[in-house]
Amino acid sequence: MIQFEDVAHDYGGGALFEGVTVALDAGSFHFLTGPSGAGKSTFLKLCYGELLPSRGTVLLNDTSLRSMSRDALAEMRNSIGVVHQDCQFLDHLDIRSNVALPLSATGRPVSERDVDDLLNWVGLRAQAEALPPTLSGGERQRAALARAVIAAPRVLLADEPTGNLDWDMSQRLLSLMMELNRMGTAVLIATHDMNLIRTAKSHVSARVLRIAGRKLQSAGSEL
Ligand SMILES: Nc1ncnc2c1ncn2[C@@H]1O[C@H](COP(=O)(O)OP(=O)(O)OP(=O)(O)O)[C@@H](O)[C@H]1O
Repeated sequence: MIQFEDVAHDYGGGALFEGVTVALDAGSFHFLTGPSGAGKSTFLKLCYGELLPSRGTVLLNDTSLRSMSRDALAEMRNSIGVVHQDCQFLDHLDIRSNVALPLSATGRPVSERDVDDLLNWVGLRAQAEALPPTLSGGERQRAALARAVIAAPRVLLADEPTGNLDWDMSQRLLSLMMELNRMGTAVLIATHDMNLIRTAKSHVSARVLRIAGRKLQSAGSEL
């Protein structure tokens, strides 16, 4: 589904990683770890064409992102749900409307019941009519995950989706992502949270990737 072929990325201060060849297949579950600043967010941005690699090729469904037109890239992004680390919203729209945006902005029907179910699942039913600036950091993360999954994406890319959450809520969001994966969505989660990784690995077959020493490595079974 997403393939990296000999990918390197450099913002100008030296390569963050190089020689990365990896495939994130349909229905797979991956974690991405590594020290702060190693390039995890950068890796995620390369997956959905927010960035193009300095070297090498990123392919989505066998098509190079570099060769895609702007329209094709936008269309492709409709099949990818992204939880960004900074969780931005349209501040003049309430949480319900923000969560429904991936559907409403692309002209797809919005089922209020599905939105309510999802808001319930992430514990935000009471904040459905609230405006984003009034939410806490953890509430924003939960809303961002709800928005990323509302359109049942074929790929979910989540950048530290549980960074601001307590353990119970982290597990709840993990269950949501595992359920989506069971239904066929490829999931990639960048995280520092080893407990989250261990919990997931006891339920799903997840591969752990680590960026270290400018390489992407498969983390060992000690996790
Ligand atoms: N747009 C940019 N321009 C220049 N440098 C950048 C840019 N974005 C990120 N960087 C740098 O690239 C490096 C990797 O950043 P990135 O956010 O990918 O790391 P990360 O592994 O996700 O870190 P963290 O765990 O702290 O979120 C950092 O040193 C960062 O300062």
